[in-house]
Amino acid sequence: MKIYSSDQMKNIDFETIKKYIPGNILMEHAGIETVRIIEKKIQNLSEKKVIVLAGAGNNGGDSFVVARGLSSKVSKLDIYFIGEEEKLSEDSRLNYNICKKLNLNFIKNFEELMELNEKFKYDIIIDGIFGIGLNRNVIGEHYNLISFVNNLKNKFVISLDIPSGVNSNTGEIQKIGINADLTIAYHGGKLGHFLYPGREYRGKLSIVDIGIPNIVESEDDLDDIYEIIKKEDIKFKIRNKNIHKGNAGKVVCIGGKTGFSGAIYMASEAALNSGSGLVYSIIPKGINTILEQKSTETITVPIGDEKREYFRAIDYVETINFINEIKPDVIILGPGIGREEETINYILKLLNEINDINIVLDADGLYAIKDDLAILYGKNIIMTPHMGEFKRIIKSDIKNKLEKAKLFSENYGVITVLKGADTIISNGKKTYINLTGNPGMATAGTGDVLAGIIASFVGQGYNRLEASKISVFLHGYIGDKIAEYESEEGVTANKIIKKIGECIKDIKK
Ligand SMILES: NC(=O)C1=CN([C@@H]2O[C@H](COP(=O)(O)OP(=O)(O)OC[C@H]3O[C@@H](n4cnc5c(N)ncnc54)[C@H](OP(=O)(O)O)[C@@H]3O)[C@@H](O)[C@H]2O)[C@@H](O)CC1
Ligand SMILES: Nc1ncnc2c1ncn2[C@@H]1O[C@H](COP(=O)(O)OP(=O)(O)O)[C@@H](O)[C@H]1O
Ligand SMILES: [K+]
Repeated sequence: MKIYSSDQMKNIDFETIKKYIPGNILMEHAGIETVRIIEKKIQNLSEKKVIVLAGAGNNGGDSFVVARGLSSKVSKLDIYFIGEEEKLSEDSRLNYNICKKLNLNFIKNFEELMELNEKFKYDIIIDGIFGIGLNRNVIGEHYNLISFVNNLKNKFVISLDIPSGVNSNTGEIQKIGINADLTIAYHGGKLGHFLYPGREYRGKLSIVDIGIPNIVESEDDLDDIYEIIKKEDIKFKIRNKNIHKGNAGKVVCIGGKTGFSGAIYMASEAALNSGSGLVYSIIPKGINTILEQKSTETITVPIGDEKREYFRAIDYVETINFINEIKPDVIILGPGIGREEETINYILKLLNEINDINIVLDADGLYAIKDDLAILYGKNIIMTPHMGEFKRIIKSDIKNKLEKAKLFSENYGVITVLKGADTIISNGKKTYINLTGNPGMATAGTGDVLAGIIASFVGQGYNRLEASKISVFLHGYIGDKIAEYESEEGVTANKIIKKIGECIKDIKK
């Protein structure tokens, strides 16, 4: 489902107003649709005491429409306008004046607001302080107002478009944000509704149509596309009846060192359980015995001598020979591989040699390239960093992580799967935010499993972006199923592997 950056949304509003529908009509739609949702969602509305908080921008304008629409439907309604009358936009001023003409009660100042609340105890707060026009940190009287709202007891907070203080582009909190129970968003979801921490602030999300004609979006050649992944967007290919294991997806996993055999084992098992025909694990020979005992269907390919505990630079020759011989569709490089100097050289040498095979670069494979990013150019790479790994690669903080993941993908021609509670998948043009998964997945090995699933789908012929999207959704979906059957605490990487098949079936339904 398509969602929008604040610039895109501003542009859509702008084009609509310029060519088709005056801003005050859009504002009317936004406000009236909001009232309709409130009537539907709030029981005993006629008994409620409502305070409408209106800012100086058009978000405040929407809230004046809401105030007017709700005033006769509730037991008490007051408006607190935080801003200067002279600065109101034309559309907001129109609705401000209507509220004045209707004699709705405007509270004079913050002190009066606190007094009235002491007396009446507002039970519904309408937050129209800031919308997508928030452009700096919230301080002073605005800060105090938001803090006041967040500290109220027994209230239901309804944010218009986005909770005030949440950056609609990044989901970041600009010093303070309204903790909403319900957010009613106009025209479409914004990035800040789905990226943490904004996702936690917005409560339930209702998206309403405010009458923006379809033609505006089709005219608008949006360069960047943002989507959240929905179950119905996941389309599994039908496996060819005539398929055999040699053409059902050949995956090579390269990784492991003494003490870290689990990572390569799990990546390989995940690939196998996601439908791959053949899965090979290339490992340092020192861990072969352990892996052979664990693995049955995957084929282990030990490199070096019995004492080899980790890969050495020289091992790349044997590795490349094997790769050339079996011609895999995809290689996973990195799970459990470690950070020995020799191993880093091994990884860099391999990457230099492999140009036309799909690669999922994971875990310490990402550590190895952190100072050699140019090695990524011209290859078919999916990178799967978590936030810490990504920070190390981009050598900066991860403020505005979606934009950074997108830019990185564009600059280096890779697909980035930036893992976290709100995993971001981007090829630089198209960017997805995943909504499945739960805190139970913050447990060892789940990342290795994801790498295995992604590689498996790439090997089965899905394009790299599609494979990443499907895999991230599926991986989180499985985590959610386990959390539902058992508990979040019960989620483990091995359980995820065991449920891949069942959950693919579920999603196909
Ligand atoms: N006609 C349309 O386009 C439609 C728009 N719609 C609605 O409009 C919303 C967008 O409206 P918007 O663009 O006016 O911005 P909005 O979010 O109200 O905030 C801007 C105001 O806040 C101020 N301000 C910002 N940050 C601040 C801070 N930290 N601390 C203090 N002040 C701060 C800023 O002040 P300034 O920067 O000028 O000093 C300005 O006064 C959108 O979310 C939707 O609800 C719908 O009705 C559909 C039609
Ligand atoms: N709070 C969370 N909500 C949803 N998914 C999460 C959460 N925490 C972690 N995950 C997922 O779990 C996986 C963890 O991967 P990673 O950090 O590489 O772990 P490991 O290195 O232990 O395998 C990622 O796919 C991530 O998206
Ligand atoms: K708001």
